[in-house]
Amino acid sequence: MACTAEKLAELSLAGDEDWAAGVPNLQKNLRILSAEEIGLAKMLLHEGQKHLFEHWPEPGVGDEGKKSFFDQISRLNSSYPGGLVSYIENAKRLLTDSKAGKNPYDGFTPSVPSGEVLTFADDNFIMLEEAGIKEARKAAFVLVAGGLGERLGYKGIKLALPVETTTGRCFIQHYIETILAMQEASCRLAEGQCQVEIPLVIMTSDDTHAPTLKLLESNNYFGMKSTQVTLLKQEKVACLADNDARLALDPNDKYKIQTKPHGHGDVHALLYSSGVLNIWQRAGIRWVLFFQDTNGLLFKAIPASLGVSSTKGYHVNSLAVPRKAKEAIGGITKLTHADGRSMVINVEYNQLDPLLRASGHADGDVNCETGFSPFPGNINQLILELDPYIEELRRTKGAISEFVNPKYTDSTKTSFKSSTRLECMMQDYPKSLSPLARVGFTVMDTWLAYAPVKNNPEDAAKIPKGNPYHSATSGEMAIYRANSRILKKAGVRIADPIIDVFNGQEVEVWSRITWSPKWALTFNDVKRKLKDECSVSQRSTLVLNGQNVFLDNLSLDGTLIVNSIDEAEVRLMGSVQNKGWSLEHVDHKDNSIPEEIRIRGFKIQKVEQLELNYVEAGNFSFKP
Ligand SMILES: O=c1ccn([C@@H]2O[C@H](COP(=O)(O)OP(=O)(O)O[C@H]3O[C@H](CO)[C@H](O)[C@H](O)[C@H]3O)[C@@H](O)[C@H]2O)c(=O)[nH]1
Repeated sequence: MACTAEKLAELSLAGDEDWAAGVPNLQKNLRILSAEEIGLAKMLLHEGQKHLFEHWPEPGVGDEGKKSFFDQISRLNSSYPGGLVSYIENAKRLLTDSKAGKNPYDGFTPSVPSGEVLTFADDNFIMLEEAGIKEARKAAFVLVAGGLGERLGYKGIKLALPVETTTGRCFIQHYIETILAMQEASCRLAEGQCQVEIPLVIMTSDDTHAPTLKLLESNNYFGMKSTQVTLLKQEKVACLADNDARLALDPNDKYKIQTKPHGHGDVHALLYSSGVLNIWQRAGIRWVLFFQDTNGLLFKAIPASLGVSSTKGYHVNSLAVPRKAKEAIGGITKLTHADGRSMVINVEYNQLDPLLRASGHADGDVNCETGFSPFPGNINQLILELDPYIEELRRTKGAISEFVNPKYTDSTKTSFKSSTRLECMMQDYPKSLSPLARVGFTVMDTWLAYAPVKNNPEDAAKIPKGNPYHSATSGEMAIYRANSRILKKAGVRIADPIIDVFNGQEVEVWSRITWSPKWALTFNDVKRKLKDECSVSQRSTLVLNGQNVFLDNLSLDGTLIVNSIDEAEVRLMGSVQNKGWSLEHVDHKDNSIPEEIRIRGFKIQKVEQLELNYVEAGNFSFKP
């Protein structure tokens, strides 16, 4: 039952005058409540929530608090598919299962699914990248960015963190500029008229909404039209105090329910209820691409994986990378039920080990002979085909299978250490799909596709060597490594990396090479920009910021920065040598250094560089 305003008013008028008799402190206050509030109160009593009113004083005392209590209840009711009744009923069921130790995958046997495994730069990869760029004009992007990033502990929003500190471009800037470059490249490929604006939705939360909006507004949406960007704010859900799903009151405010985030799975209900999906459908959009807040490599994997979706006709395509056992990313798993049902789904990292142990794999989540878990690691980049997605959401209203993770005080599992809540994950969307849905996945190399920034320096330093740190240090180094490897594959002589330790993490340090998305989106773009033999030394920094910059027999040992407008065609030739930029070690505890720098463990010392700026149209050659 979804408790709409009409339904609540109806409830309030329904006979049975004594409905509040069991809660005298509520009954005394009925005369100050509106019809809608009475409807909500009835619903709460019906759902076993009378404790919420037991401390209420006489009418006239704390009436404002009572009103704000119902305002909050009304918000909690309307922001959950099916309303608070459904929330509480779902919570009771999941808490009972959790107490009984019921395995959500009971009856299912896990096995390794088969999917598309891509090899960077081979003919198939190049073909898929071209197909993906062509499809991009029919894509919409959805960035889930409501998370607080508790594990990273950074004070600001993660979208404002620099992807790398050579240019200092932040995550949201990088994402927007790449989407704009894809929009332009895709339109170029479409013969005839093409005036597409690829839409971007950003899911925020109370924790991230205001700073995200401020970041966008104060930077002119990083070049995107403000009308192209839609912010959808997710609401938190009510906390649960005990196994009977009694809602938890805030210890500091007896008229307030404690709330916590419901998880990134909210994105589906929000997209559905906001109506944007229908707008997109009418505009001819075919693909919805979901992504997370801090993966600076992600867009290197997007063209080819969108190509996979379009050539394979996948309704759901999850991006994956080889996974190290116990790594904090879910495993993509085929689950086959005793009754014959089967699905390919993400099994979250904390559930994979118990599931494997319970189904005859005594060692649980371990690496196989390849040195990796046999289950590909889900990086939570999903590509959904819009038409079947809308059809499914019309059925489910965007509700996603939920879970609860209470921390019990002891083995009797009768009370919790602190209140809990229901949670949901966006990658669980395929769980409710019919077996006929075409659900697939695409595996790419980690160095190309996945380098999130999730862990603070202390925790990252504790991660055993060889396992990914997922820190600001590794996230930035991964950008340089990927760009160096891509150029190397395209024929540039790139020096081998050195090993260094920053904030207790041992990493490979490659030449600091970065390019703007306009310079290259695909491997073919990169190859087109390289003429004749080029080389870059390990201590070098190269920043390419412009659409038509060509490296032609360039040899770099130092720092070279090139900025050029689209109408300028620039050829870089000869040998550039200077003192360049070096990496200076800094400690993450050194408060004299800005937080976004010290969490990396290094800062860039800009000693000497050559900076070239081309601001007029024309053909230019540079040779020192
Ligand atoms: O209520 C929330 C919680 C999170 N997020 C957003 O969701 C994304 C993912 O959040 P986390 O980084 O905290 O996610 P986890 O590391 O817990 O795990 C998720 O990301 C991993 C890959 O990075 C794996 O794919 C894993 O299976 C998946 O659940 C972030 O962009 C975050 O901002 C929200 O929008 N709202």
